[in-house]
Amino acid sequence: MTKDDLVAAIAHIKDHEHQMPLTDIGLIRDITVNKDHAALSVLLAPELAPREEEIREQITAALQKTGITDVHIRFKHISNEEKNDIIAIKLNKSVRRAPTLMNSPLVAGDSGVTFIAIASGKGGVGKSTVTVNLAAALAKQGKRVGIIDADIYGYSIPEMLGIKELSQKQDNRIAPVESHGIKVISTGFFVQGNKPVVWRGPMLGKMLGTFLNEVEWGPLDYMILDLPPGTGDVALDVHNRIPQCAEILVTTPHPTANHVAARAGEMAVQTNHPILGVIENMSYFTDPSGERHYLFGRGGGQKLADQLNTKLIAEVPIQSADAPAGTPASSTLFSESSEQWRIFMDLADQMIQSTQD
Ligand SMILES: Nc1ncnc2c1ncn2[C@@H]1O[C@H](COP(=O)(O)OP(=O)(O)OP(=O)(O)O)[C@@H](O)[C@H]1O
Repeated sequence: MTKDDLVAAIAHIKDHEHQMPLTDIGLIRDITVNKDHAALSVLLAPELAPREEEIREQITAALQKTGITDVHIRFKHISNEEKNDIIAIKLNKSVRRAPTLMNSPLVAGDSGVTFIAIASGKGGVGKSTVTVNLAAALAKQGKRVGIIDADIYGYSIPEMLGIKELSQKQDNRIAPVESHGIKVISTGFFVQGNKPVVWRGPMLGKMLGTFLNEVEWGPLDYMILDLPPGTGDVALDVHNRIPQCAEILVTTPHPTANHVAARAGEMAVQTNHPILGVIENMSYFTDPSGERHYLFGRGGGQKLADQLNTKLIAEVPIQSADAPAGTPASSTLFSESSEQWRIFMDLADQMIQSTQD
């Protein structure tokens, strides 16, 4: 009995709404088979919840027919929103991979470029701060680094890096803007004035395609993507179109603030993207005597890491407003003498180690 045999044996158990096997739409997973033992998880959205016993009996009966004597079923209750995300990922996976993008030399498996997406559950937790400081720390260690600022709602990378100019076109190719040794392309370069942008479906898909295919990046070692918060279309697009993209989740120390972050991470898990770890930002404030104050609670980062079965890879303290700025152009890059910068240099080391393995 293999995993595929098991999936086939229970393929008749369907979701009422989609009339598709629960296994095909990602609602049955974590399947393990060992001789006559099998275990699996069933994700139950509210409309499936009343069918829990019925589903248990159907699965058990179907597996017993194939000779499995010991069936262990875990039920996990999820919201409709989570269910929709999971199904969207599962169904989009094959349809949304645009062949032209797969041909992008940057995305090709042998391009030598390591893609890292920086994600968060909600806005304002420090995702862009992590993006620029991690990129700067990698650049400091001699790596060639690009940033795609894909945060369509709150593109802030140009301002954070003190970039005033827009990208230029050369021979029909777009030139990224370089700052602090980092090559940057931002959605912010492509909007007029400060108008809020409404990017929808095809336009969104085109954005990532344009950034990957039509930008003259030159040789790169790392491409860091600043994703919009949450689990929207851009995150899905990145997951689908850059199969090798790894992910870092940024969260705050508040232990209850992680629900959406967990869903963002879950999306990576579902699409087989490695999660490099969780960064807890604004973890504590160190006063001049060296004492740490945990202003926003404690444990949120570790809790999220545990939930996603990954590691807490950094705890970044709060920088006080009167701390020396990193450069005259920007107060977002941490100064090289700061505790925060040391943490980002360690993180860059970790990234270089883990992505070289
Ligand atoms: N460790 C820190 N210490 C002090 N201020 C910080 C720290 N991290 C982030 N900030 C500040 O918090 C604000 C939000 O950070 P940032 O823009 O990086 O968050 P974000 O998650 O990218 O938000 P959005 O998704 O809305 O763009 C910024 O003003 C940033 O300078």
